[in-house]
Amino acid sequence: MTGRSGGVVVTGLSADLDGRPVLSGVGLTAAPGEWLAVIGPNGAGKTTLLRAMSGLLDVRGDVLVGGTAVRGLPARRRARLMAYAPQTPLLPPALTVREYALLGRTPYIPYLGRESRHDRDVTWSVLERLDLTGLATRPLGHLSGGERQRVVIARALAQQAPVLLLDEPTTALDLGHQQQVLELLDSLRLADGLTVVTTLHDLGLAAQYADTLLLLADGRPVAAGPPGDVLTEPVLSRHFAAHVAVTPGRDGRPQVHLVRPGGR
Ligand SMILES: Nc1ncnc2c1ncn2[C@@H]1O[C@H](COP(=O)(O)OP(=O)(O)OP(=O)(O)O)[C@@H](O)[C@H]1O
Repeated sequence: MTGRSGGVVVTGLSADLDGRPVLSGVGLTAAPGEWLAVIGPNGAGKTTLLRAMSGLLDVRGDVLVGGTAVRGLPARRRARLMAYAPQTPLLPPALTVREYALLGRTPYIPYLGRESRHDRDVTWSVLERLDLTGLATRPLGHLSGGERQRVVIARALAQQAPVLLLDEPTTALDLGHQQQVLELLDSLRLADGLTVVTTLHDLGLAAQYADTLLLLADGRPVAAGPPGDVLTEPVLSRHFAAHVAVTPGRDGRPQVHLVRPGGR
């Protein structure tokens, strides 16, 4: 998976849903090879931001990948620039794991054409890297939640776009598979310059893996920067209404702990 060129720049992104503003003036920049995590309390607009960036919502503002404006591009061209893995996609239950992951190659397959050997090879190597080859012929309806989540990520990776948007990629995964997926993303961004934008509820993982955090609250950006700048006790208690302690981890990145109110 080489030869990506990308980086994403978002400016002034605003969206209304049901006549209510859900995103207001959101901007972000992630260079090629950078990992940006979008954090924030429930309902802050994290999923909406990813959907808006991926072109699934009618929004105001600009989204550029490698300098190309993606809004308004035909879906196939957009899909070569940006891959999006939603948190809970609708999966056709009869499709096999391999068939579903191969759908990631759709932007490269000519109309009325068939997938090439290269498309099959790319898909298989992604399945291998996500430990999914043993499930290749299994229908999606027969998978566990965590297996389904990895298959959705596999489809997005098979797309080989320079920018990857992942909505809560680890929520259904056990510890080992969380680490496997996050380490794979980390190696792809370091080796190939893949730009990774994830939403992450787990602030510990966000601090460990992301270069930059963007904190949303009520659809607005309220803090952005390296984990140590964003994950501070005052910022977290204000925006998450939580009692927390933030301590430096072994690698110097912040660790966030919930503290029981009343000192129990
Ligand atoms: N289709 C929709 N129509 C109307 N309102 C919506 C729609 N989808 C989301 N919303 C609202 O937009 C706001 C932002 O939702 P969004 O799913 O982006 O939040 P989130 O930060 O991802 O939340 P969570 O952490 O709970 O997943 C919420 O108030 C939600 O109720």
